[in-house]
Amino acid sequence: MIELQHLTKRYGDALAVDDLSFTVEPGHVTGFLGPNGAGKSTTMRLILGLDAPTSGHALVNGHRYTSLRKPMREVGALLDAGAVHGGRSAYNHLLALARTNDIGPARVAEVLEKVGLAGVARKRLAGFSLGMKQRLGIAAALLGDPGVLLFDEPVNGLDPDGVRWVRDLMRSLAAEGRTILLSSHLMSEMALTAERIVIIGRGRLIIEATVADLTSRYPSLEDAYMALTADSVQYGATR
Ligand SMILES: Nc1ncnc2c1ncn2[C@@H]1O[C@H](COP(=O)(O)OP(=O)(O)OP(=O)(O)O)[C@@H](O)[C@H]1O
Repeated sequence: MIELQHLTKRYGDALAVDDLSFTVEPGHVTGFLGPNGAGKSTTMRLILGLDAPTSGHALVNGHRYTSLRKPMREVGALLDAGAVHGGRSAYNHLLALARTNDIGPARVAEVLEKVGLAGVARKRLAGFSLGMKQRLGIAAALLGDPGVLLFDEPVNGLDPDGVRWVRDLMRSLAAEGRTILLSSHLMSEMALTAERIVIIGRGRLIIEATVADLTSRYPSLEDAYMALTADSVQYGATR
């Protein structure tokens, strides 16, 4: 479970996350939505201890990330698929991560198989496409077999086959009783993947609801999103 309690992050004069409180329950995929700059990635970084909150807390299974003894066994995350060393192979990249958490090489081989990269495990990451890097990032998140998983836009760069694969994977991970927080800007895909939705805008909570609730009140999840975030879009395009 993930619990946010009055989570706030200020960068200078800018409030990236503003008094945000919500809970992400196990057993569901929870979609995390909001316009560009709403604070989704910052919230995920705060949950993962990659940045410190200005005030408030983010708890994973009742503990702050920084107090987890074996963090990769409790929470896994894909934040930025491009943040890898191009000279390393996929296998060595995962093996280095595994070693820091007492995870053996057999698990590395297992997750490479699970994400469909076993055949290119020894190839240098510099030659990987964005979609292959997304798969590698998902493999890294799964390494410690954690009960809590965060994915920031995991379908970016994936082909239709990959998009469907991510959808099925997210749903099966949730069905195993894991807590899944998934951000994406693709509303139609989110409607097929998530059961619950959290929408934020300008760092603040707009709504926490089930997809079923939103689609019973609006023609589609996209219509619900558009209506609910109309006042929160910071970088609107001219039509
Ligand atoms: N390290 C930082 N220093 C200063 N400002 C930051 C920093 N990180 C994020 N911000 C600001 O915080 C706000 C929230 O950004 P964030 O990346 O969390 O939004 P997001 O919802 O993930 O956006 P997107 O959908 O575009 O990825 C933005 O205004 C951003 O410019």
